Amino acid sequence: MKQDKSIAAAGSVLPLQLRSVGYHVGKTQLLNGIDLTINAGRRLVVMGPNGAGKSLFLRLCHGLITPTTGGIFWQAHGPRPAAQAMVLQRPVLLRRSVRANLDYPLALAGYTRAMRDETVQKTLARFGLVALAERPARLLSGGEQQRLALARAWSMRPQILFLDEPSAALDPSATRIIEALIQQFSDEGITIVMTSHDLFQARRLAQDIAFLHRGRLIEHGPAAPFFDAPQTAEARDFLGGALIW
Ligand SMILES: Nc1ncnc2c1ncn2[C@@H]1O[C@H](COP(=O)(O)OP(=O)(O)OP(=O)(O)O)[C@@H](O)[C@H]1O
Repeated sequence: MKQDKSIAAAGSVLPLQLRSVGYHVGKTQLLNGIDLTINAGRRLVVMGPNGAGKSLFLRLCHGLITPTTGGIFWQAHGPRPAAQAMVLQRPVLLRRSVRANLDYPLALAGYTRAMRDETVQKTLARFGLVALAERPARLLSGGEQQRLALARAWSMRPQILFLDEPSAALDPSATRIIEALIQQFSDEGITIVMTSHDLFQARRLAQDIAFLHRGRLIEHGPAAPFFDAPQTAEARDFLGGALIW
C-alpha cells in the first residue's frame, strides 16, 4: 500500500525551520545556536560523538521538549498531530497485542472502526506482521518490535519521521530490514530525520548530514561532500574514528 502523496501536497508541514535553537538545563547549555532547515522528501542523518546532543535535537524537532532559546517553525499549516512521528531505539509498545498496538493510535486520531480495521489489516500485511497479529507486542523479538513501531508510525501517514538510532540494538539481519523500510518510506515521499552511530549505515542512507559536536551544529549539507571532504577538524577526526566525545 502506497502512502497518498496528495495528502502531503495538500498541506505540507515542511520545511521545518530551526532558528537559533538552544536548550539548557539549569546552567548547562546542551544545545546552542542551531540554525537548520529540514526540507521535504530528504533523508537527513544526524551524526556526532557521544553526548553531542543528537537525541535532544530529535526530541526538540518532534516537540517532546521545548527550546529554551530560539524557535522551531513548521510550515504555515501547522503540524496536524499525525503529520510527524518518532520512533525510538527501544520502542514504547503497549502491553497488548500487535493488532491492538496498531489500532490504538488510529482510534485516538478519530478513525472509524471500519477505517481502523482496514488500515490495521493493510499495515499488518505490508510489514509482514499478519502471523504475529494476536501476539503480545512486548514478547516480540527486538527486530520485530522495531518493525511494529515503524509500522505503527507509518500507518498514521506521517509526512516526516524522526528515528532515534532505529537499529542500534539490532543484529545485522534485522538492521537490513529496518534500513530497507526506511528507504521505502523515503521512496514514498516521507521525510526522514534519523540519528545513527553507524558510519556505514549513514553512508547507505543519508542524503544530507547534520554533524553535531558539543551541542553545536558544525556541519550541515549533502552527504557525499561531508564524507569525502569534511570541512571541520572535528568531523575529520570523527570520521577517522579519533573523536568519540
Ligand atoms: N534532562 C537533561 N538534563 C541534563 N543533561 C541532559 C539532559 N538530557 C540530556 N542531557 C545531556 O545532554 C547531552 C546530550 O545528550 P543526547 O542524549 O542528546 O546525546 P547524543 O548525542 O544522543 O549521545 P549518544 O550518542 O551517546 O546517544 C549529554 O551530555 C546528556 O547527558
